Amino acid sequence: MTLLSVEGLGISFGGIKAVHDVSFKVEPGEIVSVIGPNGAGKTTLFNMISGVYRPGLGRVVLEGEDVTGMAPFRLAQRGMSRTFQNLQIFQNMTVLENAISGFHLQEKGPVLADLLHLPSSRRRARAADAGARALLARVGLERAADREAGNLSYGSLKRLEIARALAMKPKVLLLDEPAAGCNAVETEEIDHLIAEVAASGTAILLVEHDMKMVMRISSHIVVLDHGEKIAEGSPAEVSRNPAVIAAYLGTEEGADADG
Ligand SMILES: Nc1ncnc2c1ncn2[C@@H]1O[C@H](COP(=O)(O)OP(=O)(O)OP(=O)(O)O)[C@@H](O)[C@H]1O
Repeated sequence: MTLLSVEGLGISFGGIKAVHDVSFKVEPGEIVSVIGPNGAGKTTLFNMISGVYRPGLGRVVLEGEDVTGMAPFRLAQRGMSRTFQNLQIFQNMTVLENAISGFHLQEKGPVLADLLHLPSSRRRARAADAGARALLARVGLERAADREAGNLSYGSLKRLEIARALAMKPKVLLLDEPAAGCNAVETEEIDHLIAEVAASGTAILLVEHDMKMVMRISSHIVVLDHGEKIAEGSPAEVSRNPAVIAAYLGTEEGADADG
């Protein structure tokens, strides 16, 4: 069974088709990237897949279940987590507390138990603490556990956000521009982390402007232009596709697309 199937997704804003009839599949362990010039519809597509927008047309199917338009926290419970382009980190909390916050989506209605400090709530807290420390080790932040998140470098914040999304043990992880604002060293660290997560079996769906990173790590690339899918294939196939080259020519990203 296909892990994630995007089937004919479309949405219009004020009569303008922001995304039109986009389909593709994502299988376990794959790194699938969505690319395209500015305004191509990448973020809108991502928002439809992750339940932020309800599509006007089409379906999102996760392990055979139609999850179209399902709220993001319900999707997370079913195995689809995401990060955001603008970091969603609690700057005044510690790195560990931020990682622990990722575990709370898994819990249903434990508020009363937590208020009364019942043994079940203490057990859950211990499990979340241990799980969060393991995740921090996985993303290379174990030594920063007790630091205030606001003091981290930008690249570390990005890795913290990925750690938090991993708390839900996602089968598919959606990353919105994970390398945006990162320097070359930080981008490489995120590269390695993404490759490690994919190697563990979690599928990655990525929107990213850094074309060098996309070409390096993707198993599969979907190219959008003016809301439509104009190409799909391996990095080598996509980078020599005339329609893709034409879409990027004359844009600021054109130079990167060649590299
Ligand atoms: N909420 C909205 N209301 C109206 N128009 C929107 C909305 N969101 C996106 N659009 C329009 O839909 C089109 C696709 O935008 P989108 O942000 O998805 O592109 P993108 O490929 O992510 O661009 P970028 O690379 O600049 O982030 C654009 O024409 C944009 O102006």
